[in-house]
Amino acid sequence: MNPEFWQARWQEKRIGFNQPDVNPLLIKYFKALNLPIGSRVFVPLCGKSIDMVWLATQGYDVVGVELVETAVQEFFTEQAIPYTVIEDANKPNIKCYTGEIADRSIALWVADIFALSADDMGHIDAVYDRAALIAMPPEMRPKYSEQVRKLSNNASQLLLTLNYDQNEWAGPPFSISSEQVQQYYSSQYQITELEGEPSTLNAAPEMAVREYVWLLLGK
Ligand SMILES: C[S@@+](CC[C@H](N)C(=O)[O-])C[C@H]1O[C@@H](n2cnc3c(N)ncnc32)[C@H](O)[C@@H]1O
Repeated sequence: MNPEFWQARWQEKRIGFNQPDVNPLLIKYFKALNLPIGSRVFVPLCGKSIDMVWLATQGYDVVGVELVETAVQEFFTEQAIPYTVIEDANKPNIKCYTGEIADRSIALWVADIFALSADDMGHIDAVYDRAALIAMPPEMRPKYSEQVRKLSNNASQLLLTLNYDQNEWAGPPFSISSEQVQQYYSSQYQITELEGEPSTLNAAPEMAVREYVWLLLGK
């Protein structure tokens, strides 16, 4: 998926991936990461996910990355969070929107995730990946997973994936097998499947889909 694909999706408001309510699997399983209050959580390909508000109200600082600036602007506007925009003349292709809620900071980079460095991100304690790895086509996933590991210094992850017959639906979101999760992350993480339950895809409601929750603990 190229940047134009996602720009068009946001511009045309074809954002069925955006959930009105906090993801129940985040609420159910985030504690598995065993994070102290005040930890910093990285949300790659964050969109305007309300899950970030939940993370902040639970006591965590949030760092997100999103390609499309209007998505980030909509996040702060819809959540009524005042924000400032930080730009650096030396890095014209990235900028950071920052605000506060419940005394925790939410910093959202407007950037291609591949344009960011670990220095830009600062210290990360954990990663919450919902609809991010599965938004990447197969050929980009090895590079994406490596970049998430680099940006977070192999921080532990809560990862949500979908599994369905890729012949029945082109994606995104793409189907990911447990073997692929192992392929992307087993060198650096101990991987545990926390849940695998029947689910549905808004765009293809009749299709058999399972949603998986993975705990990736840094080795
Ligand atoms: C499927 S959506 C998921 C958004 C969010 N995680 C959620 O749960 O609602 C994927 C998002 O990633 C963004 N995106 C796609 N490629 C990206 C990239 N290379 N760098 C940063 N963001 C990207 C898209 O604009 C889109 O908002």
